[in-house]
Amino acid sequence: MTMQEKGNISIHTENIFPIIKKFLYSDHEIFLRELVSNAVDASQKIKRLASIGEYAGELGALKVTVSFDKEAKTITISDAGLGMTADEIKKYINQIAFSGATEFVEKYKDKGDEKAIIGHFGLGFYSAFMVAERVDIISKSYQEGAEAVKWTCDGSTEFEISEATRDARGTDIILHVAEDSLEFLEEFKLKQILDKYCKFLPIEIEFQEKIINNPTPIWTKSPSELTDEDYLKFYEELYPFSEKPLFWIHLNVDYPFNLTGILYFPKVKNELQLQREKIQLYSRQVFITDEVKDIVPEFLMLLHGVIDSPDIPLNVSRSFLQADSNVKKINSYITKKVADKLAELFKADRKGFEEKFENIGLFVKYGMISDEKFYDRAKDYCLVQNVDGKYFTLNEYAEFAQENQKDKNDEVIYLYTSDVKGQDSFIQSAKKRGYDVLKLDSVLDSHFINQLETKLVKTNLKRVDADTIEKLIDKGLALDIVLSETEKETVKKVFEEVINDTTKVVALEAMPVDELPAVITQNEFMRRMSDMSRAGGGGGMGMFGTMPNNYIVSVNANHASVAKILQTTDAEEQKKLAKQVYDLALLSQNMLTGADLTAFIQRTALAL
Ligand SMILES: Nc1ncnc2c1ncn2[C@@H]1O[C@H](COP(=O)(O)OP(=O)(O)OP(=O)(O)O)[C@@H](O)[C@H]1O
Repeated sequence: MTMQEKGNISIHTENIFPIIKKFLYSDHEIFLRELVSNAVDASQKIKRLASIGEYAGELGALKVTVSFDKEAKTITISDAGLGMTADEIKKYINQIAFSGATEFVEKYKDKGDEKAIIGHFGLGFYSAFMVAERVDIISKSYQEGAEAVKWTCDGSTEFEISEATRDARGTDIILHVAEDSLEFLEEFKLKQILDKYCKFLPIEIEFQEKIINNPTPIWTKSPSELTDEDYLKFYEELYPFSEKPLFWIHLNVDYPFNLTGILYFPKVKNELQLQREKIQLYSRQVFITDEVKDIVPEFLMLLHGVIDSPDIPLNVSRSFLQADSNVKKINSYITKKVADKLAELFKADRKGFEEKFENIGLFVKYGMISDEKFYDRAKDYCLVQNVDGKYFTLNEYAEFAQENQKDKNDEVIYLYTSDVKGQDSFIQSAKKRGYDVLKLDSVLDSHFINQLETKLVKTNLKRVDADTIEKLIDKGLALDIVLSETEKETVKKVFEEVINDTTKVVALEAMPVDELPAVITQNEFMRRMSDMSRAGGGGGMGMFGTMPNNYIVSVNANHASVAKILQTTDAEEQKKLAKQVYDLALLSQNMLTGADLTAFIQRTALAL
């Protein structure tokens, strides 16, 4: 029988090829993913048919081969899958593949957000025409007595079917690469695309005589079959040359949605490295994207690893994805899994958990700030550390602070430092009174502090340098000032003259005699406001945009230096003393700079 048939592909649009080509312009490379996945599907189908006894022949090596011929300008994808008969080609390629493409164009041609769809949409077989001016299919079905058949089409609505020769069962897709897509005829380019999309396809993929994929990545296996070694090795495979992860979670759900994967907690030392390595999203082992926003809760985007789910709609735009109920469920499943894993680690090994907290803290705090549900789960194991390196859970700390950091209004005051070295003199003052100081010095901590204050009852957080220690935790036991009102005025004036700066307000305070002669503080509330306005956040804080940092210079009225100022009537002598007191206060906080610092050093050297 000789077979030669010409026909018309029944689609409405005269020639959808140029439309689609233009549409998907920025993402042509997915043609290879689509065609290789089809080849993998065909291979798995023949395997299934054999396993259920529908196919009695030899299965043979079921690998898929990708090859190219620079001279002939062809790329060929060959499989030993179930193949197609002429009728099947007409049905599956002409009708299904092309109707899928038409539907795609109809659906998206008027929408502006093509970038959002691209890369998520499996255009299937038709995507071949993004890079090829002509496509041939040579196929031989597994069915007994099937003849090999050749289909050819130049992307117009016309196709041609004829007889062909192919000994073995399976399909070759031959792309005659278009002039504007010759870049795809380079080895490194093809290898790069295969590495990106096909690295974990379930059937071996051969390119340049090498198998380029791992058909059984560990996320497809059961956790009980796997050792720590396996997880670490897989991490290395995903992110070569990266530091070892801290721990991982193996995800595995099949109801109400299907999802497998492994999420790794990396060591996060600085924020810069954060977004370099990303979670990769797969659908049945085909790489889809590493833009997992919407699917993974934002605070978990810092994790690494893979998620594989056929239930994530990949062929839709972003706004649809956000509304999709499966995506929402997946989102909260992942959040819960992560929270549970952390709880388990905390329970099983508190010490180990503390050691890891420097790295995990970022996730935990970020999660608690951004997700109420996560806050509720994590509040039991979220740790805070004091300046001596001791860790407390939030409950432990509340209990501890309740004991002796209550002020006269029954408010519990947590003291914290954002800079252990820079605020040392304040930390020492606090410790001298037997108070504890927390170390909250990461970028997230200012938000975390706000969050804690909204959650904790009758509790305030104050930075150690926000006031003199007597006022930070005001026990209502104010020391008396030994000075008269006129004496106070005199001292205040001297200091004001010496300081001569409208952003610094002088106040005389009664402090213990062994405290510094003066301290410079910045009101907690005002500082937070100006921090927020500087960070640009805080919605509506714009009015503080130009707000300068205001400081209070608290002069210790009970200090010997104040008495000295009052003892002399020599104005120059008074100023000299006040200047020294003020410079010391600046120096204790790293605020003494420039000419003032030089003058201070020279003065002090001369006195030696
Ligand atoms: N290499 C192949 N071997 C056997 N059949 C194939 C092969 N490639 C494509 N087909 C058949 O053609 C059909 C249409 O392919 P196409 O890639 O357009 O869509 P799909 O694979 O069904 O869906 P998707 O859009 O997700 O890729 C397939 O369902 C399959 O039956």
